[in-house]
Amino acid sequence: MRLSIVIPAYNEAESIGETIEELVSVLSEKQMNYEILVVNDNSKDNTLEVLESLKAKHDALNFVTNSGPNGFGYAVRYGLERFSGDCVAVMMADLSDSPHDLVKFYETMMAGNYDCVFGSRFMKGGKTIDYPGVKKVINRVANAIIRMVMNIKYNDTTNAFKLYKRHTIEGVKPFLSPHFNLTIELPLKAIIRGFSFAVVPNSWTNRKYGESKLKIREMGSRYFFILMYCFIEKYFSRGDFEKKW
Ligand SMILES: Nc1nc2c(ncn2[C@@H]2O[C@H](COP(=O)(O)OP(=O)(O)O[C@H]3O[C@H](CO)[C@@H](O)[C@H](O)[C@@H]3O)[C@@H](O)[C@H]2O)c(=O)[nH]1
Repeated sequence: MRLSIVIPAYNEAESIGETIEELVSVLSEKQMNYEILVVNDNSKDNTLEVLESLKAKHDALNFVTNSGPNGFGYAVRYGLERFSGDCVAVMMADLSDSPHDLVKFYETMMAGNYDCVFGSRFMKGGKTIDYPGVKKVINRVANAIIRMVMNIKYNDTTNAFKLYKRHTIEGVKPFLSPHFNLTIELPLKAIIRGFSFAVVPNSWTNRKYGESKLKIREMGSRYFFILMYCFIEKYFSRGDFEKKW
């Protein structure tokens, strides 16, 4: 199965080079069939120049500048509308997600023929490195609320780094979230629409360079909106979790 990796990037000149080099090295060593699609939103730093020099070295790399509205969700959606693989992972440009975990996701998907593979930083074997305290607490609380509202056991919906088969991405459309809330929309819809998934431990490392673009206030209203949408959809599916679309 061909693997696509969609990477949203905004002002990541300091991290994107290392991110791509690490990814290419691990996936090539495993002799995987893959493409990397970086969606850049008119970054104000040298992200574009770094991408151009990386492209000269790596055929598997493609990048686009998202001409539509800007933001994390729009960038990821842009990539999810255009990837060419049989399965697709969403990964960050700031070295927070490990390419070795991606290989583990892929091998788990192959072994069990799952529709999706989700990582968890908070299960046995998972870990976070240098996670800012406040953010970690907010993440744990947000995940606990999501678990309670949706009545699911999976405890790391708020991490975007996950792997989906193409038909799963088709099955969770239309996308509703414009920003970081897309992170929870994809797995929650996949779960309530009956797609199979495996959960494996993964690591997450806080960025070494630059700063996070996710504002805490965003975790409120936008995440609440999509959580309520998913709750209502689940309620009207009468709990049978049958695929409706
Ligand atoms: N194209 C584009 N990319 C963006 C934008 N905003 C952020 N990104 C990219 O999205 C990735 C994550 O952005 P950060 O700003 O670093 O977010 P974070 O706080 O580290 O990550 C949080 O959100 C992630 C996504 O939901 C989570 O995966 C992570 O666990 C954490 O909650 C990075 O690759 C960053 O360049 C944007 O407006 N446009």
